[in-house]
Amino acid sequence: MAKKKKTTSKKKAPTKFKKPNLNFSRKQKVILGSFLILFGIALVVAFTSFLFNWKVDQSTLSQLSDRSVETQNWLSKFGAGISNFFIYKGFGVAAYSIAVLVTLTGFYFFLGLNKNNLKTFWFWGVLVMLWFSTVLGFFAESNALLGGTIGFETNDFLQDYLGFTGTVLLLAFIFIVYLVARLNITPEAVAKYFHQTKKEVAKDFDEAQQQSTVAQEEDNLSEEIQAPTVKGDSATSEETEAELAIKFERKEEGEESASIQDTTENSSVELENTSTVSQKEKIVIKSNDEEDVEMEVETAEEEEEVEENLSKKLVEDFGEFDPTLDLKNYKFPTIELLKDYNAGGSSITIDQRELEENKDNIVNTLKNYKIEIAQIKATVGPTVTLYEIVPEAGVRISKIKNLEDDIALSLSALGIRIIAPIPGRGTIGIEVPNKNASIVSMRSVVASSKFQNAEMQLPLAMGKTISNETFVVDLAKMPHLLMAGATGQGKSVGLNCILTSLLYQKHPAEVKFVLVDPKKVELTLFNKIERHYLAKLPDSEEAIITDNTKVINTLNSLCIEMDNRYELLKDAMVRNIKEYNEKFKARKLNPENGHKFLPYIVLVVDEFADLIMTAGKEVETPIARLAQLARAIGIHLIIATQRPSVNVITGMIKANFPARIAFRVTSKIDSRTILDSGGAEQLIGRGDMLYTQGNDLVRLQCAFVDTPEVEKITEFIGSQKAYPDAHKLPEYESEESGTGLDIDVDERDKLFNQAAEVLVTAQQGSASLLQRKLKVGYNRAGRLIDQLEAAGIVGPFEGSKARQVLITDLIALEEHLNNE
Ligand SMILES: Nc1ncnc2c1ncn2[C@@H]1O[C@H](COP(=O)(O)OP(=O)(O)OP(=O)(O)O)[C@@H](O)[C@H]1O
Repeated sequence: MAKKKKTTSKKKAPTKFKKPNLNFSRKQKVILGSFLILFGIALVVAFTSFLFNWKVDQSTLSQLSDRSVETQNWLSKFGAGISNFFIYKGFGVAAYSIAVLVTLTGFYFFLGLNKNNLKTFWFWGVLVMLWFSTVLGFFAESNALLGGTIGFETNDFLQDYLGFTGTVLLLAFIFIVYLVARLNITPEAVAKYFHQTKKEVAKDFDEAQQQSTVAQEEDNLSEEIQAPTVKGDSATSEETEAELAIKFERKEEGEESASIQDTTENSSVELENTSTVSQKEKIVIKSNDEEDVEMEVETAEEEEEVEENLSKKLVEDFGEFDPTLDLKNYKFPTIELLKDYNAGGSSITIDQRELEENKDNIVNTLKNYKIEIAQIKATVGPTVTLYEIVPEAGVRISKIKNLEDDIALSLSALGIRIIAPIPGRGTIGIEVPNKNASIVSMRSVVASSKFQNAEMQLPLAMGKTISNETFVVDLAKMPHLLMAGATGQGKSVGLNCILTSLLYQKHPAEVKFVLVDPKKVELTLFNKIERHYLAKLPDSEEAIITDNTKVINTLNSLCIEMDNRYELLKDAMVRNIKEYNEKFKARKLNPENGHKFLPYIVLVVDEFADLIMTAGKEVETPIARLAQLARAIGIHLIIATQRPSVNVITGMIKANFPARIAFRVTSKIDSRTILDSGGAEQLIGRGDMLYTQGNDLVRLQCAFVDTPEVEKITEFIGSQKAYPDAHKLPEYESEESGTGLDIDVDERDKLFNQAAEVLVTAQQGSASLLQRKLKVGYNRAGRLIDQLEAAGIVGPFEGSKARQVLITDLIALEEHLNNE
């Protein structure tokens, strides 16, 4: 990243060098400004004089260099020449526009105003000039001076191609463009103007009426004042005077507030015209008391705007950044690619007899344990039916809970799970599998409105709940997922279901997968979408990682990517990837500073146990780092394993993977390892699963997506235009031999020499041999092997085969170690 910054600043240098030429000092601006103002005035004088004297002067034009020749123009030869150029040969009387623009430019320089507006003035000024001269070109025959040569020629040219009417219509159209684009005159604006004028007229009328009433009252009053004097009633006269004073005061106040309004209106108009000029105004309010206490009201100073908001302007000019633009014709897979397993019928068949039987069974079984039931309710799901029972008053729930196993046994069906009580419901649930489980098709969950309208960052349509509702969760919220279950219970289908969900919702620019598949068969189908959706290391050929040593590099590379992304987030002053991407789309982050749109990265490890067994700490460390830190920057991990033992699902994994899915397992212990509670051993398999995100357990039927369906989807995507290559992860430089192994001689295991002797004697580079001979654990044996590899005693990892031993006998070994 740092490198990148350097190069960009180098590249920028030449453009920076040019710029100062345009930046005049204040003095230079005043000089240039005054010159342009006077030049503009000179043009007006010359043009005006030319209108009267052009015929006389034209004959002298060819001899302008001759000093003795006299011209009639008020600016003499210069005036005649320049006017002839701009008016006769140029734009006719419309050339006054040039004079105005030059003068205006002069004022801009002279007063040091914002030059951005100037470009707009010139653009429209020249357009107006061309338009006028073309219009006046119609009258060129009566007076050649009106439209000038350019006006006449343009008009003539247009008439040749469009005819008279066409030319008039075109000019009318340009006029409308000017009104709308420059003067913002739209039908609505006109209507509003008239509406407002009407209101103002009405207001003025009211005010005038009020004023005349006040004037009349004043007259009446003064008459009244006079009258009592005549009568000699002093008390009344005092009273009336006071009244009068109040009335006058009111009138004064009215005037005063009106004048305040005026000032503010004026100042606001001024502000609009010269948006950068700061404003400060004082309003003095005089009280009408005799002492005349003055109060000064000072309005806050407007801050000076240095330059236009660049990002706003960029968005105005180019619109928001669209990350999908590189593949803008990309088509999302259609729903038809998924099979409809329940075509022609409802997905769930309710067998009344089965329901009755189960109900009787439950009621009788509970009766045997002296538990009376007050109420029972059944909810039929795709795989299991939930019987919710409300026990008679006085029955303790703990009693039912303790009898869980006995009840399950009495009901003698596989997959019974008792939930006592159902959280938040106050009832007891007994889940009994249906005799005929129905398949939850991927099609049905993808088509559900819950999934289609999910306002989530990474929505996953996992399947259906026991009450047959589609269950959609956000992977970004999980933020990492652990999936475990015995073999053949639906794990691979579950993974495909997750990946398919994302393919149906996310554009290739928005999400990238890093797929690790040590079994080499499960995820191969996704090879077809390599250049759309997959991410890989720069030097690797295959995007799907099947070799465990490469996994270590990839995980470390993801750690680098994570660190890089954190740097970007810090630089952008945002807290997470969502805010970052929003800011980037709003063009508030400069790509030249290394900013880019960040896709989510989903790392999927299909057989995590395999990985932990062979690479041990080497994978655990980066996985732990990613799991702890990667949530904010959009890297999410999904790890699946069929061996839910504690040395695979370690404390570290559990602490960082709050979202877990358990498919059927063989023992309660396994269930506890995965979910921290039993239950998964009572599932019935085939995608029946328990999901937790840290608190409640939800029983779900995983959606079923078959291999041919995934194949169709990946083919559909793969056949479309793709990026040139898979998404590149940052390069990871492993230590020396490229394996990232411990090579420091001082850090070698105490058993290193012994281990070397064992392997050289046996001529077999296997970790299990070390385990047996040296009585060490798998991890330590693995580390020893790595150290031996780094020391050049055994060869690299070769998949299922044992490593090659590179030293032939013990003497050669001694020599080798001495030479180190
Ligand atoms: N959601 C589901 N609905 C219906 N049937 C399913 C579902 N999931 C799995 N199955 C059935 O179970 C079989 C085994 O599933 P899957 O291959 O996913 O098991 P697995 O746990 O990945 O096994 P392994 O660990 O050996 O790879 C599938 O071929 C399918 O017949």
